Amino acid sequence: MKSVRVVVVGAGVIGFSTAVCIAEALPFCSVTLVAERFTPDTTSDGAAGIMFTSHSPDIPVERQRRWFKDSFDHFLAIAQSQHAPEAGVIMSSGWQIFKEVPAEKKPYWSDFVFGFRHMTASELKRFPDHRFGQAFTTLKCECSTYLPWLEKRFKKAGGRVEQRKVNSLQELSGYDIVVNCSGLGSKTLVGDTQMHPIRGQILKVQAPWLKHFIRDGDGKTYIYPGIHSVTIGGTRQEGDWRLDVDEGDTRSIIERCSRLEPSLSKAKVLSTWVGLRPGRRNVRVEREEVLLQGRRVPVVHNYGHGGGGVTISWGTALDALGLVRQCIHEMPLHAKL
Ligand SMILES: Cc1cc2nc3c(=O)[nH]c(=O)nc-3n(C[C@H](O)[C@H](O)[C@H](O)COP(=O)(O)OP(=O)(O)OC[C@H]3O[C@@H](n4cnc5c(N)ncnc54)[C@H](O)[C@@H]3O)c2cc1C
Ligand SMILES: O=C([O-])CC(=O)C(=O)O
Repeated sequence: MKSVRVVVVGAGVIGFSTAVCIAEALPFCSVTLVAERFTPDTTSDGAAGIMFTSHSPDIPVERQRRWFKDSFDHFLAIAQSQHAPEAGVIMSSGWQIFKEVPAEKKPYWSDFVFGFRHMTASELKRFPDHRFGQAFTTLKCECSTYLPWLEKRFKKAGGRVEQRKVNSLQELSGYDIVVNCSGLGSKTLVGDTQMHPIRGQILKVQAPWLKHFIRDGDGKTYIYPGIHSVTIGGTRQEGDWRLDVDEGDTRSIIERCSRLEPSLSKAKVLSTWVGLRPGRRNVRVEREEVLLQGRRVPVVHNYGHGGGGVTISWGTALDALGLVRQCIHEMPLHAKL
C-alpha cells in the first residue's frame, strides 16, 4: 500500500523532473502533481533548452557541478538512446563569444561538456566585435517535447496530475510532504520576496542551414539551432512582468542576431514568444517545516532557477528527492504505516 502522500506543485521542467524522480525512486509514496498551467503553457515550454547557462553565485561550486553533471549525464543518456526524438533531446555544438575577456575563462561546467576549448584567433575573425570565445559541444532539450514525455513517465510510475491553482499551502494540509516547484509562483505561494521576473523574448525562425549555436557571453543575444527551427534571442529585462510581444524587441533581436550571423536576415520568422524567468540570486533547494492546519508538514523547495532551469533540472530534482527521503526517515513510524 502507498502510505506517504506527496504533492508536487508545478508542471514545468522542475516540477515534472522532481515528480518523476520521487515516483520512480520511492514506490511506497503516492505522488500527485498539482499545477495551474501545464505544457505547452509553462515558461519551460519556450526555453531554448541549451545546457550551460546556470550560475548561483553563493552556492558552493561543488554542489553546482553535481547539479550540472547529474543533469548532463541524464540528458546524454537520452540523446544517445532511441528515446531521443520523442523526448526532444539533441547534442549541440557551437561558440560562446565575449567582447571582453571574461574573469572566468574556464567555467565550472567546462569539465562536463565535450571538447571545451578556447577559440583560435582564426575562428574569432568571423566575430570582429569579440575578443575571446569558447567552443564546445553540449546538449539541448526542447521542453515542449520533453514535458509530455516526462508526464508519460510520471504516470507510468503511478503519478497523478491535477490542474488547479494553489492559493495557499494550507490547501495542501491533506498531504504528508509538500514539494514546491512553482517557479516564479513562489513569490506569492511562499512569500519569497527575492523572486522576480526576468522577461525573455525569443523568435523561432526557419534557417535549416544553421547547425552551430552562437551566444554572446552577456546572455542577451543568441542563436540556437533546434530540431524543427532555430531559436534566436533575446532579452533579459529584470522586474518586467509584460507577457506580450514587444515589436521593438523583435527588431532588436533580428538586428543583433543578423550581425553575428548575416544569413539570418533572410530567415522566415515562424513565431515569437515571451517568458518570465523565475529570477532569484541563488536557486533554492532546501527544506523547512510549515504549520498546515495545525500539523507540522515538511516542505521541500526546488525553485528560482532563473535562466538555467533546463540546464540543472535533473540534478536539482535528485537533490530534492534526497530531501524528501530525509523527511521520510525523520517521520514518526506510525505516519509511514
Ligand atoms: C526566453 C527564455 C529562454 C530560456 N532558455 C533557457 C536555456 O536555453 N537553457 C536553460 O537551462 N534555461 C533556459 N531558460 C530558463 C528556463 O525556462 C527556466 O529556468 C525554467 O523553465 C524554470 O522551470 P520551472 O519549472 O521552475 O518554472 P515554470 O516552467 O514556470 O513552471 C512553474 C509551474 O508552477 C506552476 N505554478 C506556479 N504557481 C502556482 C500555484 N500557485 N498553484 C499551482 N501551480 C502553480 C505553474 O503553473 C507551472 O506549472 C529560458 C527562459 C526564457 C524565458
Ligand atoms: O541565456 C541563454 O543563452 C539562453 C537562456 O538560458 C535564457 O535566455 O535564459
